[in-house]
Amino acid sequence: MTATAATTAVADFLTLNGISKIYRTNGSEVHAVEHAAFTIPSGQFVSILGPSGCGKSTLLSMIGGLETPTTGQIAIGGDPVREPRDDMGYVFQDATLLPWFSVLNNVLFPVRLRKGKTSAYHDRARELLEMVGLWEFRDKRPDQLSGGMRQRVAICRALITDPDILLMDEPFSALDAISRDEMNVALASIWDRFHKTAVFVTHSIREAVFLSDRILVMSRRPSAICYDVTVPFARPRDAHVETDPEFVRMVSDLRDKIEEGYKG
Ligand SMILES: Nc1ncnc2c1ncn2[C@@H]1O[C@H](COP(=O)(O)OP(=O)(O)OP(=O)(O)O)[C@@H](O)[C@H]1O
Repeated sequence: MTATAATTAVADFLTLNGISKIYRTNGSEVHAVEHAAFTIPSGQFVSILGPSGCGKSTLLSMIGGLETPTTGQIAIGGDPVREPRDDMGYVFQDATLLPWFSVLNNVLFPVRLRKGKTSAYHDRARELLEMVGLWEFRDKRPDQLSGGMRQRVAICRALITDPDILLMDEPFSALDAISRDEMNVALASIWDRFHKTAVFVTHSIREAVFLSDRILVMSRRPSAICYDVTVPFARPRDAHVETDPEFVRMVSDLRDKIEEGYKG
């Protein structure tokens, strides 16, 4: 069974109640999300899967306070989410590093933004960069790194201020298959070390099963959560888990659920 359910976990750390989102542009409406409701305990790694355009990024943006729900409430630790919060870390598809800053200064950038003392975070930056194998690249600029290395820097940057929750929107989708597998292993070991509450949007079923404690599947628009499943594999996980017949069965089952969700 999963080793993630820490005994101190708060059962309803992140709560979504009756969430819907309608985009109104030029007189037309897009019902991006309809009636999403779920809770995530602290320390759980949750992936969101679903057909293209079903509203996964919209849901993540609302959790992150970047979009406002049309109806419903989102709360973290009981506090309503109304805007981006300091206790959240974000990783997007594009690493969006500052090109004129070194790797180390990119990782420390959120501290600067909050007018903190970067020297106080130096040891943490070192620990994070060592975990992802980039400490020796700390003085390089982003254009001297591969795409996978840039995403590793982005993950370190998201974790530098020790946020309670990590939001990731298809962070590895632009990487080649080998880099993506490496990133999955790197993220799994980071998660094993820090046990952050994580919400991860991906198109890759295999990636979701490998990384997650739990997977939510969204149906096509107007979308709701149509399937909510626990991932039963022990941690720490390595690539061998993917050959487990239960893993293969779960990937196949989720593919069926997404196809059903597609048909509506
Ligand atoms: N800012 C916006 N204004 C208007 N419509 C939007 C906006 N953002 C997203 N949409 C629409 O909302 C729907 C859901 O988009 P969203 O990006 O959340 O889906 P997704 O599941 O993340 O897609 P994909 O899997 O292709 O990345 C789509 O029809 C999209 O065109």
